[in-house]
Amino acid sequence: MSLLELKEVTKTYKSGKLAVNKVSFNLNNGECLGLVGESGCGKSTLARCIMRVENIDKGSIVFNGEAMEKLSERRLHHYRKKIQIVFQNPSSALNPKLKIKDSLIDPYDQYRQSLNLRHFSFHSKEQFILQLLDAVELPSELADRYPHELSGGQRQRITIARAISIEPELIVLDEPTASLDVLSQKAVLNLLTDLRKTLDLSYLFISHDLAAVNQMSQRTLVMKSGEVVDQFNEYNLFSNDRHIYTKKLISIF
Ligand SMILES: Nc1ncnc2c1ncn2[C@@H]1O[C@H](COP(=O)(O)OP(=O)(O)OP(=O)(O)O)[C@@H](O)[C@H]1O
Repeated sequence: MSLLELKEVTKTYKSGKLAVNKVSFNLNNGECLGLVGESGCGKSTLARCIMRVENIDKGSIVFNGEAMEKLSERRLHHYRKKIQIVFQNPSSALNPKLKIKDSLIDPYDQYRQSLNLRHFSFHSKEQFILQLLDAVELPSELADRYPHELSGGQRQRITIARAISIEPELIVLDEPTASLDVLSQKAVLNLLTDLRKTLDLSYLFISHDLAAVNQMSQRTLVMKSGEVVDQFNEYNLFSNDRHIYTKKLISIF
């Protein structure tokens, strides 16, 4: 069943730049859908439209059967709880003045009235934080540190822990490993794959790294100049039918 459905989504910035042009796709429950394309092709704009940080000009974004552009403020709050985002740079996503434990509890505090947790349980703040750190394979002593006292890979695990803390249905991963070294990249991708299975998550995995996208995703969309120009799965990436632009991406890796 479709969790997220985009129908001819179009976004033009005030500058006149057409960043996303009639993009349509479905993302199924439990799926990791890849979105790959070169810098500036519109991937992050599309992510921001799905998060409703940007409004779309035309088309429709349907989540769990509801068209999000028509949602009231109250429904929008519910929608934001169901879709979380993890960005490329964990340093800018974490408040440098907050200890890790306070950053981790923040999404829970924001949505606590309407949460119905299935995988985590909240008996005390301390116990909840420990569960989250454990889920992202970090030691408990990090709870009392500040973000600058962690490595880049550890910081990204904290932003992932924040995203999963309120048990969303979908996580938009916007280049989640781009700022990490190769070993940390691999470890974070493995962690994300495990979490998707154990927490019944779905992902939109955005990257310019074709190898990472192909490792993570069941299907991948190829975006160029604001449009989706191709789509492949793990079996037909190297088929002759691929769009000429996909072949170019393959030749780079
Ligand atoms: N706020 C904005 N105002 C005007 N134009 C913008 C804005 N944000 C992005 N753009 C332009 O829209 C296009 C798509 O940008 P976007 O950031 O979505 O691309 P991207 O594929 O995510 O790139 P990258 O991989 O480098 O992050 C680019 O030409 C960019 O310059």
